[in-house]
Amino acid sequence: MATETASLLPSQAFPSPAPTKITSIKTLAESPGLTSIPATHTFAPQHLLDQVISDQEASIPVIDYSLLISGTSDQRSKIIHELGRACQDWGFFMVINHGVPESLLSSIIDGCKGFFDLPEEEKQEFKGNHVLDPIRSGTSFNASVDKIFCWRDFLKVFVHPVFHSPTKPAGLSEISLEYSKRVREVARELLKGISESLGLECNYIDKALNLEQGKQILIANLYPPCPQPELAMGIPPHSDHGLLTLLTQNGIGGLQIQRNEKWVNVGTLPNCFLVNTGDHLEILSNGRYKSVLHRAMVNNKATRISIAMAHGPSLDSVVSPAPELLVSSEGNAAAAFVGMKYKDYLELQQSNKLDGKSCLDRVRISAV
Ligand SMILES: O=C(O)CCC(=O)C(=O)O
Ligand SMILES: [Fe+2]
Repeated sequence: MATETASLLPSQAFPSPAPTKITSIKTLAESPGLTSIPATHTFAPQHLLDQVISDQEASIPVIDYSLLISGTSDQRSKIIHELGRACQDWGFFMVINHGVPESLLSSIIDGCKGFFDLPEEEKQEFKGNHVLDPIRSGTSFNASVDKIFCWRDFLKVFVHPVFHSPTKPAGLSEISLEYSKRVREVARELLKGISESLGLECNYIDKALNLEQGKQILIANLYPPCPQPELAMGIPPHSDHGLLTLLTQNGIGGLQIQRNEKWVNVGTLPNCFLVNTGDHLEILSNGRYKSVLHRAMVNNKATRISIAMAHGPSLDSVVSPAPELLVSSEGNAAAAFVGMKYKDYLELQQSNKLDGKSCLDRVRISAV
């Protein structure tokens, strides 16, 4: 009767005989009578390990995009200064008055929900085989290497410079095309302001990293209700590979960012973008603007959907610290990163399990 004690473990309470065959967390979460999560999805209890504070206490920076685009020159300078401070002190900010219609934000969330609601066999058509395939869907982050699976299903689509989209559900492709275009414009304008905040010419990043051909990836995340949210993880701590990620969500919170060794709960202001700086901004700025660690937590009540739009250099850009930032009045600073082609970086990051900033550490030149 060797299984007698084991039958008390959460893994044994799992109703399906083969947890490794899970193709979607949605199906698992919807299995009747699910009261505990399988061992395959069990992380250490985060609520005991980490200190979490709420955004009210933390006062996350808010950037008024309309002032960047059509403010007076004084207002624009002030916003650029605020952008710089937000990148330097937080690596994270909320963007309001961005001009993307609220109806488009809800349409893209509904469209992606429609994708997750497709029958499993239909989603499988868009599974993809390689991490650089333009359309991929699945569960966890990278189920072939993850040791513990995330409480998450995803759809990842390359939407620029060549636009791709799953052919189902009807209407998703049109909405995604429009959404991608509008969000890309906002990201490029923010990157102009960020260039200036670094003391560089406004188009510096746009030109140096060939953003006309920049890689833009739509990442839709589905986090269904979880019976033991304190033991599960939507996405474990990581930084994003690109320059800037613009996130929108369906009104259900779950994103946390790391600041001063604590986790800050990010709330859910309607009609705003949550923006975080990525590894390639850290590389380009030679460490002045660090990519921010973040993670997604889950809850036991409501399904959360988030749409992250990642904006990176063109795939063939070799990114290294801007030479202009290595010269200062105090003399020359050493480059903190070796150059790497963005395509190689992306492949490396997506092929491994998510592990904090371990990918960035591979191009970091450690001080001797
Ligand atoms: O769902 C979220 O809030 C975060 C998603 C995320 O970090 C990502 O897709 O890279
Ligand atoms: Fe992320």
